[in-house]
Amino acid sequence: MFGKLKEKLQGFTKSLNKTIDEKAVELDQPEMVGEELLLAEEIITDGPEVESASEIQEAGGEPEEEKDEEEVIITEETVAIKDDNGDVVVEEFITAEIVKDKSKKEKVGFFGRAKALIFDREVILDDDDLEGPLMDLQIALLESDLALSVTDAIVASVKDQLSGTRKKFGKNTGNIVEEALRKAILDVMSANVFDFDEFINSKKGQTAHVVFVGINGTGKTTSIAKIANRLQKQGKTVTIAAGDTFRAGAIDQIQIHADRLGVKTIRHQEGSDPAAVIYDALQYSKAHKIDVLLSDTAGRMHTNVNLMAQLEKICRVGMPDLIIFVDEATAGNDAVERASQYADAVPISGTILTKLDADSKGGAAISIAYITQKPILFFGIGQNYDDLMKFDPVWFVNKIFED
Ligand SMILES: Nc1nc2c(ncn2[C@@H]2O[C@H](COP(=O)(O)OP(=O)(O)OP(=O)(O)O)[C@@H](O)[C@H]2O)c(=O)[nH]1
Repeated sequence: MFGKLKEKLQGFTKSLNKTIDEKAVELDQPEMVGEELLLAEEIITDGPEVESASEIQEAGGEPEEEKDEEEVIITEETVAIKDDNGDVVVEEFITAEIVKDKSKKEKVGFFGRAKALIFDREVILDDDDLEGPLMDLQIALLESDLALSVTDAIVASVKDQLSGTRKKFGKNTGNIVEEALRKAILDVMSANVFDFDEFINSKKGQTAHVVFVGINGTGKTTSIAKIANRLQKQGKTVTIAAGDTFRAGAIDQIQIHADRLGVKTIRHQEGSDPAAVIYDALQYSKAHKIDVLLSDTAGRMHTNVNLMAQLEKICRVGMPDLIIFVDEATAGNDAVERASQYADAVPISGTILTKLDADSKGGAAISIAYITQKPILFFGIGQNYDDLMKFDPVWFVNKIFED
């Protein structure tokens, strides 16, 4: 599942890891160690700056006199740099020249401080480091069916999180990059999230009305049957409104599902006003204290102005508690455009993405959640009634990053 997106995101984390590791190697040059130690020497000196004996000699000074005042000790120690698990990542053999100024306090704990410096050696990520990998990330996301505006938002979030990040030498960089990406995607997927079951339960004593909308053939009718099956298993009573009066055979199709599940269907003639069917179904459901009414609607292209106006009327007359947009996970960027136009026409509460069992890149789920600013509620994962999976943003993000 989501193989392509997974592969692309792994490519990005690897590429950024490489950039950071290369930077870390630069910092790990022997000259740098020497400089750091010299710096350490300066830091630990109390009082005026102390030059090493060799430096005084090179400068043509008179080390002999100084030597009475100073004692030069050459020390050697192996410093081990460990990762978070305590495993040794790098061992460095350090030769240090400690200048003891007898007139001053003895400089104790040099190696402790030197070690601290070495242990604290960090790579600080700046915008230049991130520029190339973030461009790769944007392309990877676009290739995984994410809409441009969504990729912009994710890239900006990752940049914001990583820029200025201090990466401790020896720490697994992959985690830093992956965590930033996970957070960026999780933020998108968690927008206005609500629990479908809790919402239905909260309507206790009243009929919860759910209308399903979307273009032709995306799986609205099948999803209604799956939801009916799910609600029944939770002990809820359900009715179905055969609101697709447009397509020949649609009323019978939903009736067949309803009969299989033992659910009452409210139906009118083919070609009749769908708003009237749905209104009648709502009155029936309320009168019979039915827990949930699920209303089918005809599939319509988001570009068809008249049919979209009709959908607005259905939603006005039917007074739904929830309007669920149904589309296919495999549709990619087309689904994003449709979601956007449907959300403009009617107040969508959330989305069911069907056919996730077919080859889907995963990008549509992220894009639709971002574009509509409404959660994905369920995934359709097959043609059977039980092939409906409740959406969980954390599960989704884990799935994208699992090995
Ligand atoms: N593999 C798979 N097929 C699905 C899934 N959901 C629906 N389908 C199939 O998709 C086809 C269309 O599903 P419908 O439920 O008839 O779609 P619809 O949106 O009601 O279609 P219209 O009535 O034309 O608007 C059917 O063959 C379903 O079995 C799914 O999650 N996975």
